Amino acid sequence: MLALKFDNRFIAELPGDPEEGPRRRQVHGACWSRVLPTPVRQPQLLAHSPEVAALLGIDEAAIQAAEFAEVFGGNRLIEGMDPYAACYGGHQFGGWAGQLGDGRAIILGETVNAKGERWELQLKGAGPTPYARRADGRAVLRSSIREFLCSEAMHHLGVPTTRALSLVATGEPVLRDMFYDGNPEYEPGAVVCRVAPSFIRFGNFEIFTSRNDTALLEKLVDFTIARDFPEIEGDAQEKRARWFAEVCERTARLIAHWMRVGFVHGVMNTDNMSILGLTIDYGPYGWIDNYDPDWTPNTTDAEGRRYRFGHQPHIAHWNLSRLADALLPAFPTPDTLHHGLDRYIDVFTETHSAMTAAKFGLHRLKREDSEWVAEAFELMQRAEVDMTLFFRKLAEIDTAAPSLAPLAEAFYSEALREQHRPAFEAWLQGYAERLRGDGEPAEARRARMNATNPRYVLRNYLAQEAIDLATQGDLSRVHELLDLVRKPYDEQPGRERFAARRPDWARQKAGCSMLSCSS
Ligand SMILES: Nc1ncnc2c1ncn2[C@@H]1O[C@H](COP(=O)(O)OP(=O)(O)OP(=O)(O)O)[C@@H](O)[C@H]1O
Ligand SMILES: [Mg+2]
Repeated sequence: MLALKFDNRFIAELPGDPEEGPRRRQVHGACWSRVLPTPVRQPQLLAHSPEVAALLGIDEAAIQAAEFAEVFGGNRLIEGMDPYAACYGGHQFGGWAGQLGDGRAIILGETVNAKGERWELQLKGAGPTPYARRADGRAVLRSSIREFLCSEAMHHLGVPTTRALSLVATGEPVLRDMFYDGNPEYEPGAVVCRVAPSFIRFGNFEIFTSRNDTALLEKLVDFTIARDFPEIEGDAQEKRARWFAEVCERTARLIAHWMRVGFVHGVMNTDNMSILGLTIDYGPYGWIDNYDPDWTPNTTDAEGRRYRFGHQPHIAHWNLSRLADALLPAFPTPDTLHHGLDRYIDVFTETHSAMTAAKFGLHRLKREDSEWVAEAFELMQRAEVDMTLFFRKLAEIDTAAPSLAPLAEAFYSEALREQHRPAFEAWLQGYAERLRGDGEPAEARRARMNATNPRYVLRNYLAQEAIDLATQGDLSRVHELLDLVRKPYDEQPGRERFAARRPDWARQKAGCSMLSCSS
């Protein structure tokens, strides 16, 4: 039997909307609206994360019981659950979008595990809420598989993220115009149960300032600090200052991790930025195959490329600046907020530099290293070299006699490889010399490199293959990938194929190179 302890502080301590239910509306003076998940025809558990279940104290027998799929498909509540949707706004693609809110996400409650840790349980795709605007509140299987697998993959890569407990098929079709070309089609629906200590986003604060509701803004700020940042000390104003700096620092570390593993979020709107510095909202995200800082996976962003890989550090700062604007009424002067934004730059620079050093097998980068580091990335881009394979294979370079051979499989085009061979070989000579100067034994260096440069990432085409099979009723690949991503830094004999560079067929295929927001 599923038994969890709940302590729903968000709704106990913050004001709610007096109206209940999903009638679409603007909600004023409230942080949340009570709304129940809409039951689905035939909830069926397709996959679950054993690590997240263990975290929550849910045992295997409870997972296999029919009740589990019913609860996490949205058909049944257990004692202590008190579902609601949160009110938030956001800046989307650079402009203020007004009220957004959890349009299809419903929080079931805050569960407290045996260790006293607090975890919010949130269903995504559980039916409409007051914030659903004109949409249906549902999610399709393909996007739910992507969210489920990638949340867990990111966690195991060491990237801060929301987690995923379960993937439940609804047995109901969902109508989506995947290519935005006026040809909508029915697709299978699903619900993912996401898990995080807090789902509060930058947009939860922005909405109140946009409505001049300073009292509620301050209430939410102090609540967030008390519940989600209990380690912060000081008087009320000191706490707020330290908290904003902490949010900036966490965001800096988050983005540095994305850059380290080659993750492109795809839709870094302020409503998709977690106050805890977690990766949140796995929509049109993608992974860098051939290194290209200008690449964005999101078809909606293809024109302006606002959310391209190389622009993410800048966008995070822009988003934090919008958060700072929103927080201004809660601070006596803007200075503290400026200080926080500076912390973002300092911490990002430091962390990114340390991670880049580790990727190249060094303890730290010296000022004079910046030139050859930049050259490596330029060469990778020009010669169309796979980022993940390049760094992984770089560990195998023999510093006494460096050659391009260990890197061969990282190249997408033989012609480009041959064209850039002389430049690469010259670069490798300099790199090997730098490593020799460091004097570290090769074994130690390799071990460090392989702990920061993943062997397996959830390449877009891998997720798409699993989706294609799942759509035909075969979940085996979803399960295999879930198992694969649990040890992304280990060689997994027999699974080399999942480390291979993107095949040619995937270069332009929907879901593999470009993704629409339709989900
Ligand atoms: N099918 C849908 N039904 C209702 N609301 C939706 C739907 N799709 C998106 N929205 C809402 O549109 C806004 C922006 O969507 P976005 O794609 O960022 O979020 P999302 O993928 O639904 O969810 P999240 O950020 O919770 O992961 C959000 O307010 C979201 O809840
Ligand atoms: Mg979102």
